[in-house]
Order: sequence, then structure tokens, then C-alpha cells
Amino acid sequence: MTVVVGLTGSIASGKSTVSNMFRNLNIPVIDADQLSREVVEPEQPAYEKIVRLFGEEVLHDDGAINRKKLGKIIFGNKEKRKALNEIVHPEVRKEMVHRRDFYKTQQYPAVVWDIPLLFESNLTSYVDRTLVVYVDEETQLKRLMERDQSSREDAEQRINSQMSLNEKAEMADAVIDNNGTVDESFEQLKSILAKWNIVY
Ligand SMILES: CC(C)(COP(=O)(O)OP(=O)(O)OC[C@H]1O[C@@H](n2cnc3c(N)ncnc32)[C@H](O)[C@@H]1O)[C@@H](O)C(=O)NCCC(=O)NCCS
Ligand SMILES: Nc1ncnc2c1ncn2[C@@H]1O[C@H](COP(=O)(O)OP(=O)(O)OP(=O)(O)O)[C@@H](O)[C@H]1O
Repeated sequence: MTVVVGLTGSIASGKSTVSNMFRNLNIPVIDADQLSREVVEPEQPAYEKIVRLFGEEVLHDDGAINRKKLGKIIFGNKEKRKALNEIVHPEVRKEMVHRRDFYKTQQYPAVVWDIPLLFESNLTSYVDRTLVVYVDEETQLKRLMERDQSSREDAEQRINSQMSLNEKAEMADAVIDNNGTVDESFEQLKSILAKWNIVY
């Protein structure tokens, strides 16, 4: 049986870091952020809808979506964020389900859904187990500002656009505390996989 693991956390809590650990164990990962980029490429149906809603000012000169600009608009405005989500999420979900079902036919011991909004979008019924990557607020803010070279204000706006990480940790089947080193987080991941009888 293939166990479907829903991997989540908050922005910059370490989801990609942990999803790379899964990949290194030969467990496939389906990345919602990556798919959310693919479904808004100019030839895709979501693209036209975004341009109609947000105008051509959210485009680069070559016609591609200017993610920095669109991000500035939606992370500071709940209504606009909801409108963008309503365009992008159904397309992402369709592809995630399709890929999940493909990997299930390939008899992998597990497949990972790496999805930042697993709880916010009520998608837990799509997975067998939920795993949250946790960091404290200070570490999160510091790592986010460092990684994206962003201001404190931008970083806080992004963090506040999601459910709190404490709330997510309470709802999860398992939590990786990623405040320490990457190696320490890897040790925690291996223990969780053993507990869930996932043999890789
Ligand atoms: C607004 C956009 C263009 C900004 O792009 P950008 O390249 O700067 O960021 P990226 O997509 O890499 O997202 C970075 C992180 O921001 C957070 N985030 C992204 N979208 C959202 C959202 N709608 N609500 C809350 N948090 C979000 C996630 O933690 C994500 O990991 C982009 O995030 C987007 O299209 N978002 C809507 C789709 C979405 O919800 N994606 C998340 C998973 S499906
Ligand atoms: N244990 C760790 N120690 C030090 N730095 C870390 C650790 N885990 C992650 N990082 C760094 O913190 C930043 C955020 O991590 P990562 O990109 O994995 O988060 P994420 O949850 O995938 O973010 P996003 O939601 O934006 O996709 C990265 O620069 C990463 O290299």
C-alpha cells in the first residue's frame, strides 16, 4: 500500500528542505508550489483568468506573470488572495490528484503531497497522514527574510496570510521541529517514517 503523506508547514518553515529528504530516500514528492507556477503559464486556462481579474500590470514584458507584483497585491489583501486562490487551486488540485494516483499504481511505499495550504484548504481527506514542519516565529522570520532578501514588513505579511504554525502543529499526525540543524530534522523524519511503517 502507498501511504500518502501531506507535508505542510508555514512559509519558510522548511517544507522544501524536508521534501528533499524524502526525494533522497526515493520517495516521490508532488510539489504544489511548483504546480502553481506551471498552471499559470501563458498557454494555460488560469492565465487568461488572472489577466482578466488583475490586469496587464501583473505581467512581465514577455507576457509571463510577474509573481513579485502579484504577490504584493494578494498577500496584503484577503479578498484578492481568495480570488486568485479560486482560479489557481482547482487546477493545482486536479494535477496533484492525478500524480498521486499515478504514483500509487507504481507501488511506491509512500508519496508526498508538499502543500503549504493543506489545512487552510481543507485537503486532509486527500492524504493518509499529515506531517508539519515547525519552527518558532523568530527563526521563521529570520530564515524568510534571509532567503527571499525581503523586508520585515513583506515577510510578516506573508506569514500572516496563513494559519498559525502552532495551530497546524496541533492538528498534525506528526511534527518535525526544524529549529535545529538539517541533520537533526532528518533524524526526526526517519523516526516518523518508522512509526508509520514506511519502509524505503
Ligand atoms: C502570489 C504568487 C504569484 C507569489 O509567487 P512567489 O513566486 O513570490 O511565491 P511562491 O509561489 O513560491 O510561494 C511561496 C510561499 O508563499 C505561500 N503562499 C503562496 N500562495 C499563497 C496563498 N494564496 N495564501 C497563503 N500563502 C501562500 C506558500 O507558503 C508558498 O510556499 C504565488 O504564490 C501564487 O500564485 N499563489 C496562489 C497559489 C497558491 O495558493 N499557491 C500555494 C500552493 S497551491
Ligand atoms: N534546519 C535548518 N537550519 C538552517 N536553515 C534552514 C533549516 N531548514 C531550512 N533552512 C533554510 O530556511 C529557508 C526556508 O526553508 P525552505 O525553503 O525549506 O522552507 P519552505 O517551507 O519550503 O518555504 P516556502 O513555504 O516559502 O516554500 C531556506 O533558506 C532553507 O535553506
